[in-house]
Amino acid sequence: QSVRKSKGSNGGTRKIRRQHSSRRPDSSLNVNPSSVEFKRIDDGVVQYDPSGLGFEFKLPFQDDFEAQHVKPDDGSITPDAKSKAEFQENNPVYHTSPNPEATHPPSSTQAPAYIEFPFDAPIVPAYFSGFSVPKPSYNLETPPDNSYTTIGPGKYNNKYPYYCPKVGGYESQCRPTKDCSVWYDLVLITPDAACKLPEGEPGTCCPDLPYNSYGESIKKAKKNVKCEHQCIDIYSVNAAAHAGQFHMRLMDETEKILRDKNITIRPSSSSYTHLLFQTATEAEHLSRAALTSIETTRELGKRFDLTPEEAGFGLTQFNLKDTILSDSCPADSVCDEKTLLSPYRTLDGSCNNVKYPSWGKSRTQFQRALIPTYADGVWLPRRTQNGSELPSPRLVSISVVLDKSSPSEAETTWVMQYGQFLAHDLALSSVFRMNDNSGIECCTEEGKSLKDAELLHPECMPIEIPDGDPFFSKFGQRCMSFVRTTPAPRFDCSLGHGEQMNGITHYLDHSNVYGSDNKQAAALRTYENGALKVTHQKGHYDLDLLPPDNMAETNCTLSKAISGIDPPDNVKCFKAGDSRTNQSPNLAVTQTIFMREHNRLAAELAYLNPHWNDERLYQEARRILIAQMQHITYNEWLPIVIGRAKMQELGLLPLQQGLNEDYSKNLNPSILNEFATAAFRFGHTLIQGKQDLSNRRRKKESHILLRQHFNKVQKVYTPGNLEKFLIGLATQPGQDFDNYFSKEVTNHLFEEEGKGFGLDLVSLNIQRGRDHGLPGYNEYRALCGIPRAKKFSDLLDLISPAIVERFELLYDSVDDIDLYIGGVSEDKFEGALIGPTFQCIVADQFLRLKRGDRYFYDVGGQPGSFTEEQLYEIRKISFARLVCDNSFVLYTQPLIFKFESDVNRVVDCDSSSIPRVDLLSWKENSTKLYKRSDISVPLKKI
Ligand code: HEM
Ligand SMILES: [Ca+2]
Repeated sequence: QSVRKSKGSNGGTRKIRRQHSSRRPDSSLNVNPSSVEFKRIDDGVVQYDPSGLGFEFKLPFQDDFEAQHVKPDDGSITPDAKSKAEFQENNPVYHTSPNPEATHPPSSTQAPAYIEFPFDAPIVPAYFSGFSVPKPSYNLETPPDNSYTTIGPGKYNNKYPYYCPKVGGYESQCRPTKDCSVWYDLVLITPDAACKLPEGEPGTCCPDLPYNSYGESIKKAKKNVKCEHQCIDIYSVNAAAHAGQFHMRLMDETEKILRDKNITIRPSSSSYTHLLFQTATEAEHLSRAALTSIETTRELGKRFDLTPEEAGFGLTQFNLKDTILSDSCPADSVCDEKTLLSPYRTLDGSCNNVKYPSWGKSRTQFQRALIPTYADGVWLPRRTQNGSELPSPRLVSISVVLDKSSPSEAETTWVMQYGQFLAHDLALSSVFRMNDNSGIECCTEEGKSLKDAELLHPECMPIEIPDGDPFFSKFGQRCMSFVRTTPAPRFDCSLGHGEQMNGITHYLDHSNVYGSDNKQAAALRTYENGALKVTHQKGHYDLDLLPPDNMAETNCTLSKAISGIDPPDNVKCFKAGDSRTNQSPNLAVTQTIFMREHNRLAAELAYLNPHWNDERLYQEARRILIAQMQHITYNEWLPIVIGRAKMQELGLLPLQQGLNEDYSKNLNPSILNEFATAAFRFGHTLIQGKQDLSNRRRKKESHILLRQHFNKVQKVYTPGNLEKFLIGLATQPGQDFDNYFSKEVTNHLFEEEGKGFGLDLVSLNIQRGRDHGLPGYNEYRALCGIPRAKKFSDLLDLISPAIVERFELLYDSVDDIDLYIGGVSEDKFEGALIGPTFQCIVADQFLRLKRGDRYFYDVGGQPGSFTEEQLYEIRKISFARLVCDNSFVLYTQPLIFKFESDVNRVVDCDSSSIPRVDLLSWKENSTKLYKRSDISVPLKKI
């Protein structure tokens, strides 16, 4: 790895080698840790400390920036003398101190570049409180004089020939840094890769995006089992269906007894908070119908002594439509012509696929990459290969997972936070509730198992806490409550094994902002000027917050013991499109940014098109917001998570220009059960237990301890805090992907104040996998083309010896290892954030979300397609721009998922280093700003 060693060594600087577990090869890191310098921060001296560890952080080669620019050391490209002289003249060398004060003229004599709250400077973003028409940001008469806007992609350098070195062996050009996100690992190790954009603002040298290959999605496994029992006819099925219905009545009876005996969850307990995020009332009748079908299948299995396979797969030959349960089949989505030809998605995701209109719709089943392994073939959780109990998930958790900090070398906490936000757009597995909507409790109040089997709700799967648990034993806890996920009717409404229900739209469509059906969406709209509802912060110069959730089942205020003040009256839980919005302050902050951006877009569109009505403004703003988020996801976020090579292999790289023709009407976009229940939960290892609040100087001011802020969003209300959270997310290193998890989520998840303990997220994830019938880790290795392990030592190719040893002690067979724990124990795949098995599942899902979405942002030839001009604008978006435009954050690094560095330096939010999306091409009847020839530059193939 060709990382330049830093030449500069000043007084107090000393090299500190970060601790790495032996199984993490340094070669997988973007920056060689041995050449990263840390300087201790002296008390009282304002220093920049993105590590949050009390060290000034310096990337290698920052000191010799000047030397690099004057004397390129890559002999392969020697610019001619003239252009080199021009280059030097036009390129005043930046001072590359990591202290942003140096980048933005500091000094005690000048006015401070950073304004603390309460500020007095007139910093008013285009969108400001309420729905007032924004300050015009366009000159409608003449095209904007912005060379970046008008020259078109692939021509960044035409006006300003800038010397750029080869990056990764390819010719490169100077571009806004967000256009180099895919190449960032190479850019970071290429000397001279920092450059200046035509406007003189910092940019980054990198190559054009490579052509996408067209990788195929995983071939889904199917099982065709013929049920040999000829005697099963429709009469037998109907008889079993009666038994299925009887089971449901029995369950109602049990629930009555439980309520009489007061075995329900206590408000404010951990289980209660867990449940809050999973309200499922609307879906209740669907899941009851699905459970009746499952119980019917089980009953047939018992009556005819079927093998698990015959019951789970063979009985799929019977369709409920032909039985007394025909009413329980959900009606097919009806898509009229207007809906099918609409440029806007439906709110519940239906009618996206013309042939299968229910694909991706909210409250439909997850699909599976592999057929399930329920113990009875139908619904009972997985057991070991030889039919015995699997080890307790908590035992697995305490044996394999460590509470250690391993800060990321390159990524900020935004990678985690954006990931959670995405997860909440894609999957919501709701758990069973009692028929009066109260929560189900699966343990005694003292944390013991419910001895009396009659008192255990049939959909409980409590997690046994081992005797001598290093943490929970201190509190005498032996039982962690766990309620099963509700099922959905199967796509074809057949009998057969259970399928879990996704409560939200499967598409990447901002259902977390807008809701997953018309009713939820309506409750979030003002029906004026296309805007979403807000909480207007009276008396502050602050931007709007999310609207209050007046139906909240709990309150989101902090106790006086924690905040020092009485819970303020104005602090309410927030309401947005997803029920988990209040889960942590940083999640609520993220949701706020997108809500504000919607309203900002709607206001700008109203300015450009005063004749558009509320509906048009809402839908157009929604369409643009979704497109922006999809672009950010595939351009900035996903390349970090699955790596550039995988992106290219599967055809997931964003296009630099033109329209995408990859839409595949036969590809089911639905979320894979394995993705929701295991692979995409990789993000849980990235969670920071202490989340920073940092000021405008990007200096940490304070932090919150996660356990005190689950479902408490009071801090977000304090003026200025939203910005502090945003800057904290952009400066604090994320945690690395590994088997280290913060104890805030392994011991204190949703902790009730004063109790001292909460739930364990790792245990929940493992148990959820068993609940959903996911096969073991080894099956997924095979699915993903990794050799199936025959014995434990075969796992050493991807998993460290220490963990393999633990697995051997925990599990009888290598085939028993749970997917979640196996996946998080893998070494990272080279160039990716996660290990190869999770990478394979996550990549496959994002392929489906792109190629199986008729409304994907860059797809051409569809009613929802943008014009090339509009698409050209959308491609300018970056997450940094969204943060800048929708908060009072004034400075940021353009690639906000990555640390500030020489090629990603902190700039003013006004800087063209963070390009803006110009909405002029959404103005109806506007004079065309672009010539077609401008935007169809042929791409070089590399
Ligand atoms: C503060 C941070 C986070 C907390 C407290 C948290 C907590 C949780 C909890 C309690 C569940 C449900 C567990 C269960 O009962 O099965 C869950 C599910 C999930 N989480 Fe997280 N999570 C966080 C961050 C993330 C991140 C960063 C990602 C991904 C990058 C992620 C992805 C998921 C997914 C995909 C699910 C399953 C969703 C479903 O199907 O219901 N989470 N999380
Ligand atoms: Ca969605």
